[in-house]
Amino acid sequence: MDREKIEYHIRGLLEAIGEDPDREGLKETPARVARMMEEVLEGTKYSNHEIAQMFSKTFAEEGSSADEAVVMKDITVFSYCEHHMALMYDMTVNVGYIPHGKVLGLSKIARICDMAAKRLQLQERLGRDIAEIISEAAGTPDVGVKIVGSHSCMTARGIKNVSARTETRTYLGQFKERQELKDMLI
Ligand SMILES: Nc1nc2c(ncn2[C@@H]2O[C@H](COP(=O)(O)OP(=O)(O)OP(=O)(O)O)[C@@H](O)[C@H]2O)c(=O)[nH]1
Ligand SMILES: [Zn+2]
Repeated sequence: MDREKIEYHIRGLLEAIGEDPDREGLKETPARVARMMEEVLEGTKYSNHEIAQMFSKTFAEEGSSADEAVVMKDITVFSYCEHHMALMYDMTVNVGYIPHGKVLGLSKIARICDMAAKRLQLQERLGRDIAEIISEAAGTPDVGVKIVGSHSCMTARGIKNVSARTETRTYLGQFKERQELKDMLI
């Protein structure tokens, strides 16, 4: 990510909206926004494959069978819609997978969701990204992801429907066929 270029353009943006980028309160804003973008869009720097490699700490769990799903619920993330660069907030992600001989470190599931969300996203694609990364990191074809979130491009502007929540589900492998696995993500 090009921090200097972001600073330059944020300054231009402030001018374009009729602000004085040199007034006291805004002097440091371009640099601050550039730092924020580096942080909140960090996932842009990595491919799904690279994120899977970063967070692939697993433990052998030979006893796991095809009937045993690991489910983590209510992982909170923030993302940014690619249409308006507006915040997706109040988002929770539920992730389930069936281990095939190894289990992922629990914190890595939350880290994967966090990093995949730190991109300009669509909620639907975020679900697919998380499913794909979990599948590779845990070495399993069986993954389910449910996301519920609010989009500020719909709540704070436009239609201004404050209560609208979007639910998306992504199923890979056995999660496509088995209702009891889908039910675990509810
Ligand atoms: N499918 C999907 N759509 C999204 C997501 N985030 C934002 N959108 C939608 O993207 C669409 C962009 O529509 P446009 O008509 O190009 O933009 P707009 O004129 O600002 O639309 P309005 O929001 O209806 O005022 C809107 O309907 C948004 O609600 C997302 O994660 N998934
Ligand atoms: Zn939007």
